[in-house]
Amino acid sequence: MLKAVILIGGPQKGTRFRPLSFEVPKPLFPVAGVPMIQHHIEACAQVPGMQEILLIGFYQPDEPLTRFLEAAQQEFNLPIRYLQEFAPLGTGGGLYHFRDQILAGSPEAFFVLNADVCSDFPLSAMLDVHRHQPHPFLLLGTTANRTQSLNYGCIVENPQTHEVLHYVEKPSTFVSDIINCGIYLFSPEALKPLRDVFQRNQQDRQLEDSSGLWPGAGTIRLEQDVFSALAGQGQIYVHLTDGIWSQIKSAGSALYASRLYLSQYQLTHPERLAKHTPGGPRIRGNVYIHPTAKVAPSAVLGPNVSIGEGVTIGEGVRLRESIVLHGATLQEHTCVLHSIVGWGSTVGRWARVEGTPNDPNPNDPRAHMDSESLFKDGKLLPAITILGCRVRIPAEVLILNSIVLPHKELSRSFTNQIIL
Ligand SMILES: Nc1nc2c(ncn2[C@@H]2O[C@H](COP(=O)(O)OP(=O)(O)O[C@H]3O[C@H](CO)[C@@H](O)[C@H](O)[C@@H]3O)[C@@H](O)[C@H]2O)c(=O)[nH]1
Repeated sequence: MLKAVILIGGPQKGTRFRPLSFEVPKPLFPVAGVPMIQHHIEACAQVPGMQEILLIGFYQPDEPLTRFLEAAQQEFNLPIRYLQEFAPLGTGGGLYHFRDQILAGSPEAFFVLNADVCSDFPLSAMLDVHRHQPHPFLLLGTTANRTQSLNYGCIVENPQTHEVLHYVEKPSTFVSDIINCGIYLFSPEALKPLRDVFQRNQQDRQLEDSSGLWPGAGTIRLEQDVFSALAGQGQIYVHLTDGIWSQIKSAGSALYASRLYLSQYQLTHPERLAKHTPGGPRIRGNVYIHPTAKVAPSAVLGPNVSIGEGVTIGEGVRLRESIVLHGATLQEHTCVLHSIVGWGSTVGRWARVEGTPNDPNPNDPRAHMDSESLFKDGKLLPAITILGCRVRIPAEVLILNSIVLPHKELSRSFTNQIIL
């Protein structure tokens, strides 16, 4: 039997995702109509022999998380539990701390997935590799261009055996164009090196405690403490994929991930894609519309649009490359492009809300989304427009390349601004 662990982090994480992470924990932010980690859960639930999915993080178990877990357990008919770390334990500390829960029932192996990645999750292929030649650690890798590889864990492999010979987390100079996707398959033996790191850290902590620099008892960084340390010792292997993969760090990357998942729905969930129906709105390309949303027939939607629960879209609205969240209203003839409209926000008639996409270079097959800082040389970089929750945009204004914080009532047009 198999298990899966999803590392969901906690409230101090996901800062580049503000103001959207003020309302729901980032792992529950809807991407292509469903919470970000539901894509992970769906992929895990499809692997034959999957017995349990554990979410490990340091969020307080609040109502949205509890409700999500209950709904997911019912939908996938699997135990899905949340295990809360007493403090941020890093990417490996939680795995070690909850080792008894992970190993309960003696799984042959367990998947470990970063919550903030979008992927087609080739889990069955990874399992085949593992069963063919079991090793403690199997990492999913993909390629990146030289510049962008520096933002990820970089892997040097033996091209014949796919053994990881060298691993450097976010190097400062080029190491390899193979990057770590944050998707792993571990055998139960993988917990032994984690124990060694834990014990070594405890000893070092006793020696160095007086410095006050110690990051915290139980913290283990999977990447530096384990992968870098064990590379070249026949324990870590990489499985390369050329399927879809992207990180979800910023709001802009959530929009990009939404596009990737919507295109994947053609194969995996065609029922989630809106179809043109007589008397219904005009649909262009891939569009998700929650069944409770009210969309006027003269609206034109798509491509790459996702419309949440209880949203109202008025007559003549044009909506493209955008996410409209739960309970928002787009009044008649609004135009919303490359934007995220927050929960319960209202965009007045004939207003235009527009952002600038920052998509990967389409001419470079190894390019990924850049999720860098919002600013360069003290200036706000053009990016998608984000309206926080319950924002009110008046009629006939333009909001361009701006971030509007929650509960703001605007009275005029804004361009290239963060509106606090
Ligand atoms: N439970 C728990 N989860 C955590 C913690 N810290 C981070 N996480 C979770 O672990 C994942 C990785 O988070 P980061 O520490 O922010 O790392 P990163 O910059 O995303 O880089 C990692 O992912 C890249 C792929 O997306 C990799 O390329 C890179 O090597 C590394 O593994 C995220 O899903 C995050 O929520 C923690 O203390 N506890």
